[in-house]
Amino acid sequence: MRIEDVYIWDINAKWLGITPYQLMENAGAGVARTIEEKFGKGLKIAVFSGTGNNGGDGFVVARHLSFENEVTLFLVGDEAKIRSEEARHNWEILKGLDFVKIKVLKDSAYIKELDLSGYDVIVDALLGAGTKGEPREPIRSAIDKINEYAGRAKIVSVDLPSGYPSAVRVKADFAVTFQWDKEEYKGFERIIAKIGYPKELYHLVGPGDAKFALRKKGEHKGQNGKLLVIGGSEDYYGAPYLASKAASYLVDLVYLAMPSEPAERISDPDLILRPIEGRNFSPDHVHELLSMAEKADAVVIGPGIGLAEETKEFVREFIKRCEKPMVMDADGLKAVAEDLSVLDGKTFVLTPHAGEFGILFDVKPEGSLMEKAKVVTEKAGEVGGVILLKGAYDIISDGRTWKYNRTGNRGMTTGGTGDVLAGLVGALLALGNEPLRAASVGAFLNGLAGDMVKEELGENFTALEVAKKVPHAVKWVMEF
Ligand SMILES: NC(=O)C1=CN([C@@H]2O[C@H](COP(=O)(O)OP(=O)(O)OC[C@H]3O[C@@H](n4cnc5c(N)ncnc54)[C@H](O)[C@@H]3O)[C@@H](O)[C@H]2O)[C@@H](O)CC1
Ligand SMILES: [K+]
Repeated sequence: MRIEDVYIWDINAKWLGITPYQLMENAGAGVARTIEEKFGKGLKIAVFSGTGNNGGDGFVVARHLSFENEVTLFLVGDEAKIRSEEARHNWEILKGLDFVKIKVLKDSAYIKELDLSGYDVIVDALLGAGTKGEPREPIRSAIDKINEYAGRAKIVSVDLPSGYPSAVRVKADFAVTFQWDKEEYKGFERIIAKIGYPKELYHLVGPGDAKFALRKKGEHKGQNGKLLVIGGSEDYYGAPYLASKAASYLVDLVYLAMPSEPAERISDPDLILRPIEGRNFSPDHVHELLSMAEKADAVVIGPGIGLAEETKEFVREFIKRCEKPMVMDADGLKAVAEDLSVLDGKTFVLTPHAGEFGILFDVKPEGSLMEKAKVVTEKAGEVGGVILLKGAYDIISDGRTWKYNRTGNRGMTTGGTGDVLAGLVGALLALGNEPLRAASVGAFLNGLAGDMVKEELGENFTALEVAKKVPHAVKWVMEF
């Protein structure tokens, strides 16, 4: 596990209603349990807490251990600096107890004189994952003091040895770290305590994923993504328009390439229209579209493109020769279904609903979420790209792992919401996200925008309303 994953999962856990209070309680309880399992009971224990949440975990450890041990809590720093609600809450509880001794240490000189002989266990909850740079006073003196007793008392660190990764750190016998071993934690012994994160975190897409995917990449126009949308035909112009409109809220530039006749019906200053000669796309256009794709970071191909033979040929030829990440949707998928080998070596997302999935792979994803996910994963592995299977729960896989999304509502069966989705996924690719994340977050945002529209209008709305809600959905995510 990387710290980046944990950052995402923390946000998603909050979204699932798991509170920081619960996590802190479980963290502290996990450390206390580990200590009693290893060293027994009836011990004399010193807990050193800082004023951050690592220290908050320490307050909980002290309370749990106080039941059958003799505990002294040393707060290193100013009580007024205990900021988070949950740490403060646990501090107040501790202050109300008679059987836990509390000493507040603000002065480094005083810490240097401290005598810890007689303590069997020292718990180090001074600094955790929020550490910035080398430890400063008075924490630094407390670290030195604890280290004087290395070998004499057992030293147990909460999450990580305080000071880590700097060389000035607690010489812990081991650290109790939470739920996952992190790749970044090296050079000290670790015991993992689970703190109540559910399995959903591995699979469910949430605001954490979205927040991560939507971070701005640069200050200048064009640095935050350029997308090319290829779609439309003599029969359709709405679909590529919806895809482009939705995308335009996420990226700096959207080029919309469509046949000139339907293109005449569109006037939208947010899009850069690129009319193509003729009624439909045909192989004659491949060269022109490839040079447009050169200027973009990603491509969406398929919305409203139609099923004329020459158009299907165009789609396959374009995909074969395009080196940019691509989203293939709608009629574009049907063109691809006739020759899956065009996907070889490409970076892409396919966005089929169940029917299109059947046309692509001759198998219908059926049964439970797990059963469907298994089929999607298998097929994604076979084609060597990402598949986003649209449904009440969207299922997304890159062939190795899978995700699911449950934002969205019945109102979204209205025509065009799939085009909005394709545009969002394309935009997220253009922002530089890997295809699995682009597809997952696209599904999440599309559903979230739909849920926001539903809240205002009920279940009877149109896809354009969903597209126009995208900035609100993004704002909600960024403020979550
Ligand atoms: N979901 C979560 O995020 C969970 C976090 N938990 C605990 O929360 C910890 C992270 O808490 P915080 O983000 O509050 O961070 P920390 O408790 O690691 O430290 C932050 C505090 O230390 C100070 N500080 C930072 N660098 C310093 C330095 N070099 N010298 C002196 N002081 C310094 C900061 O001003 C701040 O007051 C984790 O390590 C873990 O113990 C657990 O409660 C479990 C759940
Ligand atoms: K620590």
